[in-house]
Amino acid sequence: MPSLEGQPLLEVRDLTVEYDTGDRPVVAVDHVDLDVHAGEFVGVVGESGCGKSTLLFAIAQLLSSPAAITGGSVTFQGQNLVTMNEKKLSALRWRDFSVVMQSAMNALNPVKSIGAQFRDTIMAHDEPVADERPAEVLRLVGIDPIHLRSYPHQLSGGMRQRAMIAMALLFTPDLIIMDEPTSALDVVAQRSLMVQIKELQKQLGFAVIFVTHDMSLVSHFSDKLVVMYAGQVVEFGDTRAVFDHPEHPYSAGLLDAFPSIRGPKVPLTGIPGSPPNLADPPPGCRFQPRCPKAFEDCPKIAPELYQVGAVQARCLLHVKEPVRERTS
Ligand SMILES: Nc1ncnc2c1ncn2[C@@H]1O[C@H](COP(=O)(O)OP(=O)(O)OP(=O)(O)O)[C@@H](O)[C@H]1O
Repeated sequence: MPSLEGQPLLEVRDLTVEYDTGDRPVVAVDHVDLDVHAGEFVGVVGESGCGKSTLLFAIAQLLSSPAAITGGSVTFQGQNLVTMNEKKLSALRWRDFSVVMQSAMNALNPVKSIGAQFRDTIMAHDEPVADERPAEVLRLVGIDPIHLRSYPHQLSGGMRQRAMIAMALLFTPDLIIMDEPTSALDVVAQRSLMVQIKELQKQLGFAVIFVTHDMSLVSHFSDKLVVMYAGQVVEFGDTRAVFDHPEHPYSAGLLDAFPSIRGPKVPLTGIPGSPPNLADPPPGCRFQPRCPKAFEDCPKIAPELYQVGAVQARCLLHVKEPVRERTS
């Protein structure tokens, strides 16, 4: 389905996800806003446990107990997925958006051939797909279609991830959601898969939301960057702008914690301390206990996202009109 004229393909508003732990809920995604336009590659970065995977699962409506969306909306092609019933969601999944997880070994069925799994996915939809499509998508990701007869364990890790991406492309969806799809691969296989994803994206025009720990991957491949900290978006903007001039001290720390591949050798400083417990985050700005630039207001006032030049940053150093007034 084409995206509505002028509208983002995906519009996440005020999205909140809680894990019910029986005690205080863990708020893993806290009032997140995110726009993804057709054909855009959006990277999502942040330390382990900041809510990246939970956000992706919430967007795809794949959360299971004890996690639940407790507020907000996920509007995809003009329809709110949060209130959509499972039947309609199943019709959209694979056809209009697909999800590629960290480990294809877990996502693929070990007792079915790749071809049988492709057929199952096609059969689950009313949409007709040409007989040669499974072979075509395997070729697109650089796998010989002979492997339609192979079982997942007969493929290398890189090939399995490619096969998952091929499956995600069966219906040429408008959006592919990827949760660290290359993290289980060695560096060389990782690079070549990323280059291939990017080429396919240019060729077929789908949008990507891509979660990773790897700042060098996003610096090369994503158009927009979302930096998450403790369940919140703390910075958002064009990847180049964030890399050239991070406006949130956390983004700056994250960049300083990664070696530059091409730039001059500089000592890696990292970020002292560790992320907060999301069941009981610190008052005011969540990053203030670790922030080198914290001042007296930071533990008292919870910052909104503020427009700072080309980017948005959740930091009291940049207080002005918030990007969006909160509705809750
Ligand atoms: N079943 C659960 N019950 C309670 N809390 C949970 C549960 N699963 C995840 N969480 C918490 O939710 C938060 C977000 O987790 P999530 O896996 O989304 O983070 P992440 O940024 O994707 O981490 P990683 O990069 O390690 O995959 C974490 O603080 C985690 O402890």
